[in-house]
Order: sequence, then structure tokens, then C-alpha cells
Amino acid sequence: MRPKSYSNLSQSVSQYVENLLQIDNDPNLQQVMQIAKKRGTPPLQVVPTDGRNLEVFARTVQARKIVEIGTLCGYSAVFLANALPEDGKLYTCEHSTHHAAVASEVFQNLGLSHKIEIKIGKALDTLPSLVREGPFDLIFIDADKANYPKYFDWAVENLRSGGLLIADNVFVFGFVGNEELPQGELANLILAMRNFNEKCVKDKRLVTTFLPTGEGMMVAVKK
Ligand SMILES: C[S@@+](CC[C@H](N)C(=O)[O-])C[C@H]1O[C@@H](n2cnc3c(N)ncnc32)[C@H](O)[C@@H]1O
Repeated sequence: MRPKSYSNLSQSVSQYVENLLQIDNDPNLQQVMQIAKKRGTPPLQVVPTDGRNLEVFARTVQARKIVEIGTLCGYSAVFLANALPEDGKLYTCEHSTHHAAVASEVFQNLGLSHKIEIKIGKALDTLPSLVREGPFDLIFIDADKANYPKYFDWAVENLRSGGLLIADNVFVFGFVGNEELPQGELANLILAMRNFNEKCVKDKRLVTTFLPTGEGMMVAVKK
């Protein structure tokens, strides 16, 4: 029987794909995670298969200029940077100076510093300085969920036609479709993400879809 909905994807299928791709065995990614562990960044990076998704998307649009919002230890940034040509550029926004320092160590160790610039500060404060570097081929949103709609507005303006807008965690840990809202902060998060998802779908400048990843990945192409 074929799975009919996102939630029916089985653990064994996920395990099968992970075993097949063997992304975790990449020595560079192992180094990223060693540095992240040593420096104590929280384990909130994308899963390896989502990292691969990002790299495939970036290669598909032959990205030369990318913006990422939410760097953490630089794990997803490594996939995106790997897709860039030698003279390509990834601008990655991070407000934690500790996370930015860890990512900087990662990029230096992997010889990626020439392709990656970390913009330190709240993304809404640093993004305006990037406008002159655009338009961009791909923009990846993976930071504070409450600001996703504002990141969306900036991103659609600063993407090239044919460029991709990608956002992670749009299924809110699997709760996004729940009819009954849980108590507390999670309910706010669900409502915020539903608004964001609707905003993506309604915007006539984009064609939008949602990938059935564990976290839920919104992918939209600018017309
Ligand atoms: C989920 S993690 C990013 C994971 C990363 N993309 C990866 O997969 O390796 C979110 C990051 O966004 C950062 N962040 C949160 N709010 C932010 C803001 N307003 N501006 C910039 N960065 C922010 C956090 O400090 C954290 O490092």
C-alpha cells in the first residue's frame, strides 16, 4: 500500500533512505558535529536528508548567491555552500554571537570561509544590508518562527525570477493540522505557522508546495 498522507510515512522508510544516502558518513559533516558538540550548540540543525534536499535544490537552480536565516553551527550552510561555485556566496544570518563563532570555526576548518559570510545580529536588522547583493537564487528560512512572515516579505522581494524560497519546520513538530489546539506557547506557534503557510500559498508571485519531510519543508519558486 502506498502511503496516502505525509503522516503515514513510516519509520522504516526514513531509516531506509538514511541508510541508502549515508550522509552522516561524510567526514566534513562529522567534523561539523564534533565542533558543535565540543562548543555546545543546541542540536537544532536540519536532519542529514534535509541538508541533502537543500544541496539538491541549490544545485537545481545553479545557485550563485544564497541567503540563509538561522546559521546555528553551520550544518545546513555546509550543504548550501557545497552547491555553490568557487566564486559563489552564501550570506547566513545569526543573532547569537556564540553560534556565529562556532559556525565560523566550522567554515574555516572545512575551507569554506571564502564562500560564506556570517551576518551577525537579528536577521531583520541585517537583511536590509544584503539587498544590494541580490537578487538571490535561493533563500532558506530556519530561524525564529514568529518572524517567518517578515522574512517571507523580504525574501520574495529579493529573489530572482526562478529562484527558490525554502522554509523549515512548517509542520510544527507534526501539530500543524491538529483540530484541537494544545495549551500554551505551542498553540501560538501552530497559529503563526498556519498563517505563514497560507501567506506562501496565497502569494501570486510564487508557486508553492510542502515537502513531507519530518519537519515539513515549504518550497516555493518565484514566477
Ligand atoms: C534551527 S536553528 C538553525 C539551524 C541551521 N539552519 C542548521 O540547520 O544547521 C535557528 C538559529 O536561528 C538563530 N536565530 C533565532 N532568532 C534569530 C534572529 N531573529 N535573527 C537571526 N538569527 C536568529 C538561532 O540563534 C539559531 O542559531
